Amino acid sequence: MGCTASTPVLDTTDPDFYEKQQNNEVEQMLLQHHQQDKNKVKMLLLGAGESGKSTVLKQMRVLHKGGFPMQERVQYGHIIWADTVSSMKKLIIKARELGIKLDCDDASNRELFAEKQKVLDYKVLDGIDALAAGGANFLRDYVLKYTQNEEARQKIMNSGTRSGGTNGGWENPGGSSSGGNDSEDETMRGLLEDVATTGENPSAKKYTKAEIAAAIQKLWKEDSGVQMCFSKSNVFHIEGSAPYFFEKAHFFAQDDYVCTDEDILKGRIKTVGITETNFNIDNTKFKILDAGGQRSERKKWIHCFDDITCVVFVAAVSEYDETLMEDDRFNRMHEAIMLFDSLCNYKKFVNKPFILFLNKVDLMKDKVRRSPVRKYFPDYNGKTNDVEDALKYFENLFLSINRSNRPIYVHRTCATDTQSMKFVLTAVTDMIIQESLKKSGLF
Ligand SMILES: Nc1nc2c(ncn2[C@@H]2O[C@H](COP(=O)(O)OP(=O)(O)OP(=O)(O)O)[C@@H](O)[C@H]2O)c(=O)[nH]1
Ligand SMILES: [Mg+2]
Repeated sequence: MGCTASTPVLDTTDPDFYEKQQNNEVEQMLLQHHQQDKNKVKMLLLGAGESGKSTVLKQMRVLHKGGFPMQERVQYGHIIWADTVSSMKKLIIKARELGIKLDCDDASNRELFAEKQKVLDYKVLDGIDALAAGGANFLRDYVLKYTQNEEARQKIMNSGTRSGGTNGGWENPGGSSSGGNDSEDETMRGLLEDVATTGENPSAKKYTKAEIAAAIQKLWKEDSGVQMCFSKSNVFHIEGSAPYFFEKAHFFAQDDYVCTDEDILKGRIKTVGITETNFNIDNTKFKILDAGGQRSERKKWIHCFDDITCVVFVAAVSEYDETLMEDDRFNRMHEAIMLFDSLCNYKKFVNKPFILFLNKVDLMKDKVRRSPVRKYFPDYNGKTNDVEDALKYFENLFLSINRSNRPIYVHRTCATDTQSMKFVLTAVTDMIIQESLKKSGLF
């Protein structure tokens, strides 16, 4: 386990005795911290944006830290309410663009027509405490996701790195940070006004959140066009958990609603920068680093690549027919493969355990039935509609990229499912602990 320095014997008659003694104590403490740090497992969660990295970390928190504090449960309540209303507005607007007929657009269907009007007129940001929802980060994310104004979107995207390059844009230290500043806040205010006025009627009657929630549930359950539009959501961007939010809209409408673990696992807050969470698992200290995966975030990755023990790469397999939020000309799976290639063959990682989570298999199961893999990956020769063949194909695609000698450990995951993740995460942490013990010569 490495060597420890011996403490020098001090002369008690020395006039500097106390100072030297203090120095010794500090040196010992630093050495101890260094040793402890060396014995720590440093695990990196990497992958493209929205692949599920933070959801994996949330499961670790459920498993090893007893869940989430009250403040976070309240924060998610606000965020999910904003996502619930905005997702329904988006489905209505996108249905028109895609030429999908909505019952609620038919004025003779008075009830649904009126419910639609309520939802479109409702100002989401008036109904939540934006500060409790996450302040400037929440507002930035909100604008990016929901503004229909392409110019506004571009302004925000341009505050980070747009180009992915050949390695997905991560091996490029420096550049501008996406942290807030005054001029950015000004821009944000302007953009929020753009969003607030999109499709909304300033003379609209004020509705309660409960009324809006009821309208959303009615539109979701009774307007087949809305559901049809959601099934085509691979051609535009919407929260994957939107159906769950719609079903539970009446809960998220309550100002004092405290989110359950499941709500938090289904909710989404984009990671900005790199978060660090410490765990004690079977007497081993784990430091888990969760990095924001969108292109503008990747330039920060390089700063946490030193002294890592292992990498968990999360790829959302269900996204084979979707385009990037950052660049709707680029297929999400191609982006994930390119990133995986550059990371798994990266010189600092070639001797480290590398774990691949093929995530969102639950969504993949639904998707292969309606969206043929071959349309997006022409060399796919498995059976159409067969999830097992599709998963095998993507697994082989990722594994074929590994040019190192070390094996890649693959797990098929549904990161929102606590039961199955408990099993997977226990297997992963056990394996890492064994590897660490072997390396330190203790096993
Ligand atoms: N249905 C389903 N949803 C998932 C799964 N994994 C993650 N999600 C959802 O996908 C969304 C994005 O997940 P995150 O964990 O925030 O993604 P991320 O990789 O951390 O994204 P960035 O922070 O932008 O890099 C969230 O709404 C999650 O609930 C899964 O296996 N199945
Ligand atoms: Mg994240």
